[in-house]
Amino acid sequence: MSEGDLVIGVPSKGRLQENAAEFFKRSGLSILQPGGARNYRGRLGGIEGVEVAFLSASEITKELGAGNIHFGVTGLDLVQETIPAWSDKVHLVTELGFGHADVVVAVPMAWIDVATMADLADIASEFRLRHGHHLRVATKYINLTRRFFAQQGIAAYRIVESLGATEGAPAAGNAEAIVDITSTGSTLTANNLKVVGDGVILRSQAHLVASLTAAWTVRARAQARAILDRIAAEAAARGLSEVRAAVPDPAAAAAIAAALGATTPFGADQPGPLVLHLPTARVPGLAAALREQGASVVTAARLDYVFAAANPLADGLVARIERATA
Ligand SMILES: Nc1ncnc2c1ncn2[C@@H]1O[C@H](COP(=O)(O)OP(=O)(O)OP(=O)(O)O)[C@@H](O)[C@H]1O
Ligand SMILES: O=P(O)(O)OC[C@H]1O[C@H](OP(=O)(O)OP(=O)(O)O)[C@H](O)[C@@H]1O
Ligand SMILES: [Mg+2]
Repeated sequence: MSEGDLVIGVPSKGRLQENAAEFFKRSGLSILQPGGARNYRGRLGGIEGVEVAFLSASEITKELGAGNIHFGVTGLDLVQETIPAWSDKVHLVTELGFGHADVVVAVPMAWIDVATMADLADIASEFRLRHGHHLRVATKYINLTRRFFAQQGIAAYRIVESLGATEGAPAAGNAEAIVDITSTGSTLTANNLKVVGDGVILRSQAHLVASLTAAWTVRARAQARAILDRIAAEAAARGLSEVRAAVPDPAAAAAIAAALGATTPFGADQPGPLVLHLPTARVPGLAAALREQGASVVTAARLDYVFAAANPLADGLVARIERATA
């Protein structure tokens, strides 16, 4: 690495580690850890000079906010919670399709009269009178909770900061409600808690995030463009299959395919079989339609990459960097 190189933060532990490593691999970006698994600095195979910093998702978020790394993989929940004025400080380059989890308000299942945030607001407004203290909400998402409760017009509550096992707080008598992240819901259920109907604060997933305050040297921008070319190609291909069939009337078949959500990346007037792209789940339906259109064989394969002349991810990032430094 030399001065001015791009630094990318990659989760080295926790929920996002495995999927993040697999995502880079899928994007044709191998992560090299020459110092062994205990060395917290690595390189990106194929792109000269890029430095990989192995950090936890929460550290990655902090370093993005501070401008100490250029790119990082982290959860949207952490970005919105941890970085003050996050939308001015970082750019969400792309969602990554893993690490899906919701930040939710949950209350004891026994609270049968609380189904909505309005119900919770009613309880909160009378809570102190009845119990001698404000309604307590245990969470580590202090900023997200404050913002959401304010939007809901709830002011009479107190946050109890929780650093772990938040779902246990109500049973332990430390809080009445909680705000935490959930994916399968099994931790909430195991603790006899339920999500308040309209109490989903944020639907989060892992994102590739760029810092707008990092040192965006000419070299780092070129490295970002090279990385994003591969990531954009992977993102454009994600969930898509390529279907091929020889049909007597390609234009008519393409029109029917379009109604099923397929595109013709090379047009419908090329010699050879008709080539179509569409979400993998819709392949069987398209295959049936193409055989009705006279195809004797239909092949389908999942797409790894769709490279295009334009690079919207890189263009979007550069526009934000230029606005931020103008
Ligand atoms: N149950 C879950 N299902 C899916 N994604 C989750 C889940 N829990 C957390 N995540 C996502 O992974 C991110 C990191 O969570 P993880 O548990 O790895 O670290 P953490 O809870 O911040 O703890 P620490 O940093 O102490 O290891 C979360 O911010 C969220 O975006
Ligand atoms: O809806 P579920 O699938 O049950 O997942 C929810 C749990 O997952 C996370 O904890 P994690 O296991 O990451 O442990 P942590 O509290 O140490 O972060 C989160 O804080 C919840 O406790
Ligand atoms: Mg966790």
